[in-house]
Amino acid sequence: MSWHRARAIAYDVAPVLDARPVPLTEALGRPLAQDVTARGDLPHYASSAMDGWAVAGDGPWRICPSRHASEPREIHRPGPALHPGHAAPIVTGGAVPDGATAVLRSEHGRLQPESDGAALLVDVGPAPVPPRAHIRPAGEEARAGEVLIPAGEVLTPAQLAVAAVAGDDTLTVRPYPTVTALLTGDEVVTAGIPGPGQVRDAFGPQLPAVIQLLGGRTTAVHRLADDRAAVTRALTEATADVVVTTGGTGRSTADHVRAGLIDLGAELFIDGIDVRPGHPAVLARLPGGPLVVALPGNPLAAMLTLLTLAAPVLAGLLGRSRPGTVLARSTIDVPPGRTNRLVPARRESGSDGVVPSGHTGAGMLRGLADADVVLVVPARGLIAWREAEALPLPWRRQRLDDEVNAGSGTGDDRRVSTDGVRRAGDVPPVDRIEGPCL
Ligand SMILES: Nc1nc2c(c(=O)[nH]1)N[C@H]1C(S)=C(S)[C@@H](COP(=O)(O)OP(=O)(O)OC[C@H]3O[C@@H](n4cnc5c(N)ncnc54)[C@H](O)[C@@H]3O)O[C@H]1N2
Ligand code: MOO
Repeated sequence: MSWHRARAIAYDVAPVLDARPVPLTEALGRPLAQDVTARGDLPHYASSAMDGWAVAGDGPWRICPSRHASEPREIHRPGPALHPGHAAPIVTGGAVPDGATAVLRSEHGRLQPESDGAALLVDVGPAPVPPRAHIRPAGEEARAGEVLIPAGEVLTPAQLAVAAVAGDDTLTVRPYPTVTALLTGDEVVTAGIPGPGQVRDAFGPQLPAVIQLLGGRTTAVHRLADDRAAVTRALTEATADVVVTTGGTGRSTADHVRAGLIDLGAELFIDGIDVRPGHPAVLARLPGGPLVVALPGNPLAAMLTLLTLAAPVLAGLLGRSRPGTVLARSTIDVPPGRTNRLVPARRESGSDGVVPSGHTGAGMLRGLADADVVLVVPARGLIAWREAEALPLPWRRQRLDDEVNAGSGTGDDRRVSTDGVRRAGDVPPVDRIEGPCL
């Protein structure tokens, strides 16, 4: 089966998991299953964008002490309506009282005590405060009923904040597909330097992390001996949405994954892919149970098969779109081969091309660790600088982000000029006017 066909099948056989509501804090990174809509106007009341005074009509304005919030914690609540020629202290975010026509920022106002205990507020700004100045109208961000986040979005921190501001406590999302990892191999050791005939486990340190980057959650990792009964039992007991096995896909006396699947009556959707490395891969479904992605034991073959098959399986379960490929250009010719190949490649500094990594034997991992993408090389090979298909590496996203951030460092250093802003140093704090008011 061709590599492209295998990926298409892996996506198509994965049914979208049922959506359910989860607390907002657990929704990060999950696909939203229902639109988030504004239940009311956002913001839901007109508020001040500055500390200062809400003013009605033209100044100067009279301020009555009874206008002040009696409790500091009520300072954001709306006060009584203002009549023209009156003002009331207001803080940033405070509700603008009815009748207010603008907010005069504190730097632009000067208070003069009146004999009756009130105060006269004078506009000393560079220009008279215009109507609606510094008032954030209700509904300026969204109107009631407006779609704020469409279903299907993979939720970001900023979107969670939008949902919170809209008043949502839960969001209906697809659950993370759960994954059980079954790592086979009598020769595999998990610590220290392996002896002759042993290998140090290459999957424990990376498989759950890559599965997480692909949208799944590894809920169990079991290590199995190369024993048919043990493999069959572990497959039977797995309760996750997906089982990922490593090793044992061959046909030797030590390989039991395929036989175990057949013993259990599994439906084999894929049994071998025309690609190197990774050709013995299997994709199956246990009767009434999970999908099984069987990765070859050779470490590079396994990880490239994970990207080939598990990525579309998890995308399908999550209700995400079919994972695609990206375009890349190799800076050198890749010679023809006997079959299609997956070739890790790294970006060549100073060019927008990529160069195939070294150390990409099926049992190696240095080439992948060094890579930025994986070239999908047809049997005919690649001609230098011609566009070629490539698989993105999920863990390289962060590196790209880091580079973008590093490149735009001057943005944070910008300083807003304060030249020309007149400061009224003698303005008393806005909540400190006391005395009777007629
Ligand atoms: N006669 C044939 N032999 C092989 C063929 C073939 O077509 N005909 N294909 C080769 C290819 S390609 C691959 S890939 C492997 C697939 O083998 P298995 O999936 O059965 O995997 P194992 O035999 O269990 O292991 C292969 C290799 O990987 C090492 N391994 C296994 N687990 C780990 C681990 N957790 N960490 C690090 N390394 C691991 C294992 O020690 C073996 O060296 O079959 C070829 N043979
Ligand atoms: O094709 Mo195997 O899967 O090369 O290592």
